[in-house]
Amino acid sequence: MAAAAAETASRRLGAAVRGLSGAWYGRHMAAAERAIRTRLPLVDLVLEVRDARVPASSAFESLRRRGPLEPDGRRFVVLNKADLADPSETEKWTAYMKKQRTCPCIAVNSHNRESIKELLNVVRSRIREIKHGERDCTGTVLLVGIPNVGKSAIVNAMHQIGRIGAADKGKLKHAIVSSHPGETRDISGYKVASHPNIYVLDTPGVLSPRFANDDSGPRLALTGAIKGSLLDEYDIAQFLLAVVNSREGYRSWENLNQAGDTSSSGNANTSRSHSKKRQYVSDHSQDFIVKAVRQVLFETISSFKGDLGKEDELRRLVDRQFISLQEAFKVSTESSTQQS
Ligand SMILES: Nc1nc2c(ncn2[C@@H]2O[C@H](COP(=O)(O)OP(=O)(O)OP(=O)(O)O)[C@@H](O)[C@H]2O)c(=O)[nH]1
Repeated sequence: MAAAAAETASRRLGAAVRGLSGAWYGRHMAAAERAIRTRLPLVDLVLEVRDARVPASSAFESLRRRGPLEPDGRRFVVLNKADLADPSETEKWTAYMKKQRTCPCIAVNSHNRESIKELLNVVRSRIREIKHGERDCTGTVLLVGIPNVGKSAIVNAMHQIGRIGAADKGKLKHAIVSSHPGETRDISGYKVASHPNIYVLDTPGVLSPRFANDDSGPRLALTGAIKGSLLDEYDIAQFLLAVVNSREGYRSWENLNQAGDTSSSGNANTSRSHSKKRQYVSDHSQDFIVKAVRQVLFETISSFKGDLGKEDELRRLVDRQFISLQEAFKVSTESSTQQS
């Protein structure tokens, strides 16, 4: 219950985040949107790729606001980057989509071979259904989504895994995969299967000029769909802290102190964190900055006595965390004074 109240408070704090101007929607996105729209009626299947960490905020709203996205309900939602998302949340999302009967949904990790094989199987069987079991037909799939959700990574993996014979002959193509949004500028086709022949069209990421929710902006900036520099970085950090403070995950950061560090661990409940100790041994993100940030956050949250379900209390904790982080990293407080 407390966590749910805190989540609501963090959402309200997110709603206060300013600076959502639509600056990411340029001429190239408008052109890509038009090009995608003209192809929609021509393809057999549409795979809408979303980021499994933010399935609602990463929905492909751009085309839906101008009419139905999929030809005759032939749409699949692919929740990519499932390796970075909370597995229980991903499970809830896939179950929710199934229950809504809006469209089928599959969670994948494009860096994982088995996961892509599963996606290929789903696509193959759906194309066979659409083509009434014809073996030598050709099926086309349009891969759409907002920027940086992993469309090109998915198409590369499907192309490589589905075309092992071509790989031997050095005939494979490569879509550009980048951690920066907006790298894909053109629509390109990749063969991913034979009997039936299936071609997947990779498309540029398109993001609506307006967000569906107030907190979509910071969520998309934090997951890399829009450049952080397009929003106010202070606002994004504020939103992230509100989310962290609203969840239980911080408790496991107490272990960081037992892994050879000298700072005190605070007074939080330790029962869950002990069981997660092993996880940190293989956590590649644990450079010293991440570790130091986690220590500061653990200490500030676990020593905070206020009610995190209340927006003003949550804000008080966030302000305190900014000061603690500035102290820990010996950052001048001048810039934050100018913000307020
Ligand atoms: N951890 C993880 N990273 C992924 C996954 N899929 C893609 N990525 C990473 O996400 C970033 C974006 O991937 P792209 O394939 O370029 O994304 P895109 O949707 O084609 O991007 P645009 O060109 O902006 O439309 C890259 O750094 C990928 O390595 C995944 O399943 N898991």
